[in-house]
Amino acid sequence: QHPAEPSPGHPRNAPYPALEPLKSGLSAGQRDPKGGCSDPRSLCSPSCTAIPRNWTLDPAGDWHYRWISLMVLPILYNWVVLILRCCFPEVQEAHTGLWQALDGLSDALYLLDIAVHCHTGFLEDGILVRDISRTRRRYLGSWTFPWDVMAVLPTELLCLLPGVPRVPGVPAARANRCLRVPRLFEAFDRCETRTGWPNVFRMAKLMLYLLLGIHWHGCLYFALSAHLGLGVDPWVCPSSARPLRRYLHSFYFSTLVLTTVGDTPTPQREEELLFLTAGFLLAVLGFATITGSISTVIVNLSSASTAFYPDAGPVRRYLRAWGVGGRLAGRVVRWHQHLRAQRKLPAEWEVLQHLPRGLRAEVAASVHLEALRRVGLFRSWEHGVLRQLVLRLRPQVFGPGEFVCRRGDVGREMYFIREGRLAVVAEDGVTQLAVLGEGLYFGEISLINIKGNTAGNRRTANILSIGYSDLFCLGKEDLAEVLAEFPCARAAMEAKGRELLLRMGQLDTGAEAAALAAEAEARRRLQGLEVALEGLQTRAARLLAQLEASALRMALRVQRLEGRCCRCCGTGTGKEPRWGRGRRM
Ligand SMILES: Nc1ncnc2c1ncn2[C@@H]1O[C@@H]2COP(=O)(O)O[C@H]2[C@H]1O
Repeated sequence: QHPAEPSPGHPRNAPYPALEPLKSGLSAGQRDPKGGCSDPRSLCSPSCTAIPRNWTLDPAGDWHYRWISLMVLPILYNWVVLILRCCFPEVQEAHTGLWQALDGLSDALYLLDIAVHCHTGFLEDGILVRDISRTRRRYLGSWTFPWDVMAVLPTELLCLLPGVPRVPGVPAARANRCLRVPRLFEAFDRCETRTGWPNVFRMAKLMLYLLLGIHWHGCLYFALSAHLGLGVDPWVCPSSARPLRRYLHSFYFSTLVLTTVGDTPTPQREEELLFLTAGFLLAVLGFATITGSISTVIVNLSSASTAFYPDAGPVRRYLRAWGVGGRLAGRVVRWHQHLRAQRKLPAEWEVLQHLPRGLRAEVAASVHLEALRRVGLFRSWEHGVLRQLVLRLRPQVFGPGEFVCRRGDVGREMYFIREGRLAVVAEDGVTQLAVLGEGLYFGEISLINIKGNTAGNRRTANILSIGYSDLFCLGKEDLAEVLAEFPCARAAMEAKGRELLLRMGQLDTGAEAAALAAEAEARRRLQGLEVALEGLQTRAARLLAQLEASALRMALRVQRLEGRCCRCCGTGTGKEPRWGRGRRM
């Protein structure tokens, strides 16, 4: 219905300069039910030459975010300037032209925002709806639309009515422009979720609200002072010649009242008393809100750091309660300090657990892949496989002098060394057999079934952390699954384990040879069985073929006999069903 035609003088496939920046936020080549193309670079009707009518914005996209951030300016302008112009007529009169221009600009942005709202997509069953007729219908049917329209109604035209005093650009009549505040909150909310410093943003927002409150209170104080007479008593604003001075005095006075600093001149009249009392009540409310918000921010800050690093307090209290002190308690404290200082997270899967599995794998891979690649065993593994593996690994940190595993224990996990040095200690607990460093692994011998291993599933050596060791731990079942997928990794591990067992004298070569012979015998038998099965299968196929051929031959003979029988009896056409004819016979 709307053939996409290029505008005269514009190449068909060239991007339209005016729309190019909107590309990321606009719909991509969808067709609406009326047949219009929503591709931002294509034209939707012959009359539409520059901007396609059915462009849409993704509400979670960058362009929507930029737009609502821009909308903060006209909304704040109206909230700050209107009350100022109302209460300080000299400010209004001194710059009438400027105010009119800024008012016009703010109204234009308000109207544009209504258009943007109409073109903002929405999620339905998790799918972004970009159909312009639906987005428009949804906005027009929402409570926001009448509110937005009320905020942009040209109420200042009321001043043209007979009997209303003629003041150019009467600011009080534009009070409805302040109704646009929900859009301001939306922009703040979006900014808070996007920014990397949400707590700083919250504090800044709080300060803005505070300053705005003081500004409004100051303006109202000045209006009351002007009504009572400037400088008539010590409470009201002094009659200073300069408007800036008057404004600053009012702002200062309101700051004293609203921050409950006090020390304001004693009110003399009823109006002053009422105004000041209302101000103090507001201040109490505001103060409680601000204190609450700031304490929330502080709690958030501290909970952010405790969410990452374990709190040493409960462990210390536990040790104290059980009377454990001295060196052990010191080691616990030092371990916690090390985690914080080195930014090590032993419970990082808990931090990431709310993420979907795929996304968690991405995050974990981007954090740990570098370290995993340094492990010799994984060097040749594909990226995708390591990404799967990384989710099975549990980071663990061991302190100096701590045993990671002890000889004779049942092995349940193996370790990859990310950072640190560990000693393989002999049975006496002192002799160092070897020192293991970054990129090596240990603890696999008791997990994989090496033939001739006299230790079975028990640890063959003590492993002691020399300093702080940062390890990845892999459980027995996870290791079995990984090795089942990678026989070459199993072979490499077995070869290394065999060598170590041999060196430690824990390899029974006789048992190994017997196991190997038994394995070879089993393999031979298996092969024999396979060959026999193959032969049986061939014979069965041959017999089946013979059976089918003889059945066919028999059927033909029966058919022929039936034909002859019918001809002898002179009945039937020979086309009747065989069963029916047989029964008649
Ligand atoms: N001499 C050695 N050199 C290096 N690593 C060893 C040595 N002896 C034992 N290990 C490792 O220490 C681990 C102790 O637990 P496992 O027996 O499961 O697996 C063992 C090997 O991975």
